[in-house]
Amino acid sequence: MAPWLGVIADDYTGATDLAGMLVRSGTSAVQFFGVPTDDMVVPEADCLVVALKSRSIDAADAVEQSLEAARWLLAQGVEQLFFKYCSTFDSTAAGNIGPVAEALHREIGSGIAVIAPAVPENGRTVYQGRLFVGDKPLDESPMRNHPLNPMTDSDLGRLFSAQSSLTTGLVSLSTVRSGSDAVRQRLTALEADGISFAVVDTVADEDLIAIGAAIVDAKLVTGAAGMAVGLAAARAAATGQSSAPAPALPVGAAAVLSGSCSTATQGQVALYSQDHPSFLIDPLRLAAGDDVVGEALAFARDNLDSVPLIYSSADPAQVAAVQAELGVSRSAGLIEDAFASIARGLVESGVRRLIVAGGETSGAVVVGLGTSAIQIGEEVDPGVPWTISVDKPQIGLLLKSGNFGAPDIFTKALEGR
Ligand SMILES: Nc1ncnc2c1ncn2[C@@H]1O[C@H](COP(=O)(O)OP(=O)(O)OP(=O)(O)O)[C@@H](O)[C@H]1O
Ligand SMILES: O=C(O)[C@@H](O)C(=O)CO
Repeated sequence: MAPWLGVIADDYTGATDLAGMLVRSGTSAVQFFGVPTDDMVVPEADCLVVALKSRSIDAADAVEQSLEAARWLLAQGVEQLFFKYCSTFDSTAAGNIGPVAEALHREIGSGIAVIAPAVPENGRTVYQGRLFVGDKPLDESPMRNHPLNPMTDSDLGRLFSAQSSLTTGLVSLSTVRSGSDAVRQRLTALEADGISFAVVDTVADEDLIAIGAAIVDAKLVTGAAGMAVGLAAARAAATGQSSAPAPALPVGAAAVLSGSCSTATQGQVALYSQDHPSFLIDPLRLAAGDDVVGEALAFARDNLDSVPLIYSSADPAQVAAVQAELGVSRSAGLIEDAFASIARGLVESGVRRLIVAGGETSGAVVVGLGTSAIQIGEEVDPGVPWTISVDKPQIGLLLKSGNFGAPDIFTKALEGR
C-alpha cells in the first residue's frame, strides 16, 4: 500500500492528534519523530506523519526542517502534503505558520492552498474568516494570554498575511454550504486572481467533508486535524477504500507520567490520584541533586499492579514559585530529563504501556526511549489515540496534549485493553 498523505506537523502531540483522528476515520497512519534517516524501514500506511518541534523555534529553522520533511515525504510517494499547525493558529507575526506554508507552496509549485484550522468537535470553528474557540473569537479566548504566542487577532487572513508575502482570500460559509463544486469554483476563481491561500469558513464536520471533496487533488493543504479527516473522507468516497484495522496494543504493565500543568491535566491527575498510587516529582529536590528518579522508579516497581502515577503537575502558583527559584528553562529541563530517565527505567522494569501527559513531556519521553516512529492505534478521547512504537521492545504510548482528554482519561485508556 503506497502512502497518499504526507503530513508535516509543527509539534509532537499535535501530530498525534491529527493521526488519531485519521485512524478513527479509517485511514492508517505512522508518525515519525523528526525526519527519518535513510536506513529507517518505513511501515506501510495510508498516511505518513513527520512530527517536528518547529512551532516556536526561529522561523528560518522551521522552514528548513519543514522543507526537509516535505522532500522526504515526497520521496516516499505521497500525493498530497498537509502542513499541520494548531487549531488555535499558534504563531506570531514572525511565524512560523506563514513562513513554512509559503516555503512549502514555493517548493511544490502548488496552486491555491487552503488555511483550515477548524476542528468543530473541539470547538474550533471559522466564520467570515475569523477563528473561534468555543463561543469566543480567538483573541477573546484564553489564547489571548498564551505565554509564547498570545493571539490578539482572530482574522485568519490578517494573521497569515502578517507572516507571509503571499496573498489570501476567503471561501465563505455560504459557498461551502453550496457544496464541493461551489468551493472548487471559488478556489479556481481566487487562484486566477493570483491568490495563493484561501481561508475556508467551517462550522460543522459536514463543511470539512465538502471542502475535502473540493481539494481532494490539491498538492498542498494546511490546517488542523479536522481538515485531514475531511480529506480522508473525500478520498475514501472517491476510491471506495475501506477502513484499515488499528494495530493492537502491546500486553504488559502500565504507568502514567504527567509533566503537564494544564488545567485539564491537573483535573485528570487529581481524579486519578484519589485511588491510584501516586508519586510527586518535586523540581526543587531534583535541583538539589536528590535521587528523585531512583525513588520514583522504586515506588513504581512496588506498585506496578495498580498502574502507578508519577507526576510533577502543579497549579500556576506552585509552577511560578519553582520558576522564580530555578528559572523557566532550568526547571523544565530538570523535570523533562527526569521523566525521560523514569520512562527508560520503567521500560527496563517491564512496563509496556505508558500514558504521558503534556507535549514537551511526551517529547522528552519519546526521545528518552529512543522512539523513532509510532503506529497510530485506537483513539481514547478526541485527539488522544493509543500509539505503538515500531522499535523493539514495542511500547504502547498514549501521548496526551495538555488540555485534551476527559477527566477520567487515565483509567479509561486502559479499560478493556
Ligand atoms: N511543578 C512544575 N514546576 C515547574 N515546571 C513544571 C512543573 N511540572 C512540569 N513543568 C514543566 O512544564 C512544562 C509543561 O509542558 P508540557 O508541554 O509537557 O505540558 P502542556 O503545556 O500542558 O502540554 P501541551 O504542550 O500539549 O499543551 C514542561 O516543560 C514541564 O517540565
Ligand atoms: O490542533 C490542536 O489543537 C492540537 O493538535 C495542537 O496542536 C495543540 O497544541
